[in-house]
Amino acid sequence: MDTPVNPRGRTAQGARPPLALALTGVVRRYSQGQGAIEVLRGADLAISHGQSVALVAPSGSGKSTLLHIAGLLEQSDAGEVFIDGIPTARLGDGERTRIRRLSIGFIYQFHHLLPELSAVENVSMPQMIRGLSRKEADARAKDLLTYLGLGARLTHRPSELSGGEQQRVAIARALANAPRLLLADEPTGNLDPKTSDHVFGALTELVRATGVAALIATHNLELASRMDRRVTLREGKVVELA
Ligand SMILES: Nc1ncnc2c1ncn2[C@@H]1O[C@H](COP(=O)(O)OP(=O)(O)OP(=O)(O)O)[C@@H](O)[C@H]1O
Repeated sequence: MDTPVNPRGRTAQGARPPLALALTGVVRRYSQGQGAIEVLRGADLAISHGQSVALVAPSGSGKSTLLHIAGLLEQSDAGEVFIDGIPTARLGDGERTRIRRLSIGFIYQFHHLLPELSAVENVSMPQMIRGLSRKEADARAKDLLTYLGLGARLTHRPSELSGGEQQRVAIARALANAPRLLLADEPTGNLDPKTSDHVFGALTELVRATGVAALIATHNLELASRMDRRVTLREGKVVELA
C-alpha cells in the first residue's frame, strides 16, 4: 500500500499547517560494480508535527538511505523532500545546510560526539553555530542534559561517559536547536537491552515533551510499539504497519 501524500499537508480549505516531513516519489540508486541498485523506488511518507514514527525494516532495505535523504544529508535521484512544507530537491548545498541546521536534529547509532569537548560543550556547539551566545547555549545545554539525567556529568568528556550516557548527550545535542523534525538511525543499536530501554524511554519522553516530529529507525519491535505509527520498507517503498 502506498501512502497518499499531500506534501504541504493542507486540506482542500488549506486550513492545516504544513507537515513536518513529506517525501513524495523518492528514488535513490547506487552504482554497484558494473550495474546499479535502486534502493528507494518511489517512496512516499508524511509525518505531521508532533507525530512519532518508527521505521522497522530488515538490514539493507534502505533505512539509513531514507533517513539521510529526509535529513538532507544525501540527494535523491528523483522525487521531492518537503521539510515543514518547503520543497528542498532543487535547493543548493548552502540552503539545504541552513534548513538542516534550523529544522532537523539527527541522532546516529554511534553518537558521533566530539571527543575533546565536554557534554555541555557538545550540546552548546550547534546552538552557537546557529548564533546563540555561549551563555545562552550553555544554559539550554545544561537544562536538556539535566532533564536527561546527566546533571552530574555536565563537564565529562565522551570518553568519561558510559555508552548510554554518551547516547543521551547525543539526544540532547540533536534537540538543542529545538528542531521541527528529529531523525534517528538506530539510536540504541549499540547498547545493551537494559541501557537501550532506558535511553529509548528518555528519547520518547523528550519527543513527547517537545512535540518534535520524529522518524526513528529501530530493529526493536517493543521500542517501536511506543511510537505513534510504525512503517517499513518493502521493495523500495514505505508501507504502513498496524
Ligand atoms: N554509498 C553507497 N554506495 C553503494 N551502495 C550503497 C551505498 N549506501 C548504501 N548502499 C546500499 O544500499 C542498500 C541499503 O543500504 P542502507 O544502509 O540504507 O540499509 P539499512 O536498511 O539502513 O541497513 P542496516 O539496517 O544494515 O543499517 C544496501 O544494499 C547498501 O549496500
